[in-house]
Amino acid sequence: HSLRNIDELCASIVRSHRETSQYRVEELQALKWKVFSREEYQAYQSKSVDEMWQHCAIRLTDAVQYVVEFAKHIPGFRMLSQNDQIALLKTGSMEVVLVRMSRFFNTENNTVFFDGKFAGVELFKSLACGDLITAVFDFAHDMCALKLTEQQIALFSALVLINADRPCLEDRGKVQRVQRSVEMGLTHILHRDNQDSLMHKLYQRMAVLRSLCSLHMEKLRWFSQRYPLTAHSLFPPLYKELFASEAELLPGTTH
Ligand SMILES: O=S(=O)(c1cccc(C(F)(F)F)c1)N1CCc2ccc(OCc3c(Cl)cncc3Cl)cc21
Repeated sequence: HSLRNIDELCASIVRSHRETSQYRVEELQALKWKVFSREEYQAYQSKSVDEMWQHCAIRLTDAVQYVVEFAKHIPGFRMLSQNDQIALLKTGSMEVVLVRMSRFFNTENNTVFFDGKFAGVELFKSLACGDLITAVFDFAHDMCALKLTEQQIALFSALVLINADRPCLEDRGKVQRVQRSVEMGLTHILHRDNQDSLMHKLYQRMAVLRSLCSLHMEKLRWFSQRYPLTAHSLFPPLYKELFASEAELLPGTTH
């Protein structure tokens, strides 16, 4: 890759990130101190488990749609086969959503943007998966500590998505080539920002993301058994396609 190509690659990934980021950081800075009242906390906490799960599943699916748009504009992603594109999104989209969530985190009062205001971890009590939520908040906090720029977040998000180690890829070699070009883009950006040391920290964060997502899948399996009706007929179809493993879908699927 000549430098020019790398610059073009970075520019298109940064542009795509900006155009598909659902909320701009400046917008949310303005909302930073718009927190939920005690009554609103109580309203969320008095929701039933399946109601709150459905509420979050809809918002997660919303956020994932923007990640799908982001992926489509990553140079090389569209050259991959449809199946490989879907395989990468199936395992990577939640991870990118969690990276993006860290942009909407207020480290001063440990709140995250949710439903138009900033919410603390206790607002999600009725999800009945405190360990997952705490881990999600801890991850967002740790990401904020790195003080990444939007450009660094854009390249990191692309690298989280284009991962040749994902399961069930048809053409691993091709994904590897795209992954390597994105890696060079991230290395280039970090070197330009004189922050080469961030690279290994970002690889450590990728390992944390994988554990967060397997915890989410574990909770989803628990939830689907406990509330089969909600999981099979009230969750957005895209959510089921991306997160429910085949086994979950079989019994409840009505053809
Ligand atoms: O709902 S969000 O606006 C949301 C926003 C902030 C914090 C949370 C939560 F919850 F992570 F603190 C939820 N949204 C957009 C980003 C996002 C990521 C995961 C998600 O849901 C996964 C999930 C979990 Cl982590 C636990 N139990 C059921 C589900 Cl489906 C939702 C979501």
